[in-house]
Amino acid sequence: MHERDTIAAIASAAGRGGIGIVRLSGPRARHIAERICKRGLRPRQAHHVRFHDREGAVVDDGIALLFVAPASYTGEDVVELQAHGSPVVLHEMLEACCALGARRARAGEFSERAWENGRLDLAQAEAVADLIAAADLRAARAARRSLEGEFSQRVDALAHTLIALRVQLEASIDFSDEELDADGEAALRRRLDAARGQLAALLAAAEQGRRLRDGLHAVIVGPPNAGKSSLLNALAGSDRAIVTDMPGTTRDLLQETIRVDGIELTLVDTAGLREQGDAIEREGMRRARNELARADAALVVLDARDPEAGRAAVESALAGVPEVVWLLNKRDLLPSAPAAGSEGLLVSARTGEGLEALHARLRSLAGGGGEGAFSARARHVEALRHAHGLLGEAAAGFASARPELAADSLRRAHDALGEITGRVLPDALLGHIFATFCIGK
Ligand SMILES: Nc1nc2c(c(=O)[nH]1)N(C=O)[C@@H](CNc1ccc(C(=O)N[C@@H](CCC(=O)O)C(=O)O)cc1)CN2
Ligand SMILES: Nc1nc2c(ncn2[C@@H]2O[C@H](COP(=O)(O)OP(=O)(O)OP(=O)(O)O)[C@@H](O)[C@H]2O)c(=O)[nH]1
Ligand SMILES: [Mg+2]
Repeated sequence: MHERDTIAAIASAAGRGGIGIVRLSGPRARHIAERICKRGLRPRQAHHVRFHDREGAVVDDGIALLFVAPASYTGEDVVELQAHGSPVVLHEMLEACCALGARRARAGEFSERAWENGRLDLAQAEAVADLIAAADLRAARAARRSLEGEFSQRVDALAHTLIALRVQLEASIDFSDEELDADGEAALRRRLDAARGQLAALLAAAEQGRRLRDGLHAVIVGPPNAGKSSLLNALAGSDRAIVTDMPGTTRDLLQETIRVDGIELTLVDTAGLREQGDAIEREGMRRARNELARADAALVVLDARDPEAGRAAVESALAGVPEVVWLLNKRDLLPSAPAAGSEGLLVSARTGEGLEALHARLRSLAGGGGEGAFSARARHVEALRHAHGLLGEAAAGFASARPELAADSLRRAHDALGEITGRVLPDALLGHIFATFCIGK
């Protein structure tokens, strides 16, 4: 039988540190470590040892820790050699491991092995990387929850529900001479609807988790001269964008990242949308529309004095944008309190009036107060959305008395959920996911 190779890497961060760790995983990990330490290691016992280089000279002293398969992070034999955090020492120890038969680990390979050995599912492994990458405590907590399996468990529970539904449906197909009675049919439909509802809720939660990880991508749009660039400047707190009283000032996209309560918010200022315009402006509008297509939210800026002006040109570009915030800008130019019923937040990019309310709105869009949120990635959201669409198809198939279509949609929805946890997996996905991890993770 083919034996797996043994991998080694410096698991601590690059650079000098108090302590640095060389980690080994695989069938030869123990043997290699015992050669480097020149002594035997007992499982799960911290040994104070001397580490030896390729020539057999002492390079450092430190702690050696052996975990015997399967009770380790990777599920294989794992050894940690904890030395002083000197890059020179750690590199020499890594060389010694390789001279003794280990191979340098690729990025994410320890976690990949943990996944292969069933120690973590894919969403959990991704959460490990997200925890390490977390920019603030909230993102770290969300990643923790996914790492604990909160997200995976909800996905798995839904996947089980779908299997149960499919079994019921298939049974009704196999015994089609004994038509499902009306009660049975109503019960099945209820369960299908309930599953769709659960999936929609999970999708919303995952979307929030995704924003927590990736930040919110908000695009500022509106007719020329409404004050879009002024709003960007006001939110960013700097004169980032050129502002003039000439319509058509902004042509290119201008991006600025701000943080609202620890959440990263990417704001993109765009060219004013209108029917006419020169070639440059038209190109600017094309870019604005492209940007909207991948936005989480649109901030629509209208002139409060004449909100209807240019509204139609903007509205036509908003199709498919998940969240739209309507803003009535230049509130300071309104003679008095505006007529009630005007839709949208009244703000003034000039005086800053109303921006607090806008902040609050952005906070809630970005998943603010999102306690209970878990981290999720775009690929998870896509898989959930796909599964949700398929459940819609299943319901339609069921409604049109075509249970075999419904059963097939259920099977595909189940597979889409399986891609999240890695229980069902297109090959190309794996390498892609783990390649973005740190070395030694
Ligand atoms: N020194 C050290 N710290 C670390 C890690 C590590 O590998 N080494 N981790 C790595 O990323 C994280 C913790 N995750 C870990 C997960 C599982 C096991 C482990 O050995 N599990 C075995 C034994 C459990 C036990 O005896 O309690 C098991 O689950 O069977 C170790 C660390 C963060 N801190
Ligand atoms: N009084 C007042 N003037 C504003 C306000 N916001 C913007 N303006 C003015 O409106 C004019 C247009 O502002 P911009 O921010 O350049 O507008 P824009 O929407 O980016 O315009 P384009 O880039 O041409 O599409 C400038 O003269 C600003 O000073 C506001 O809240 N109050
Ligand atoms: Mg502008």
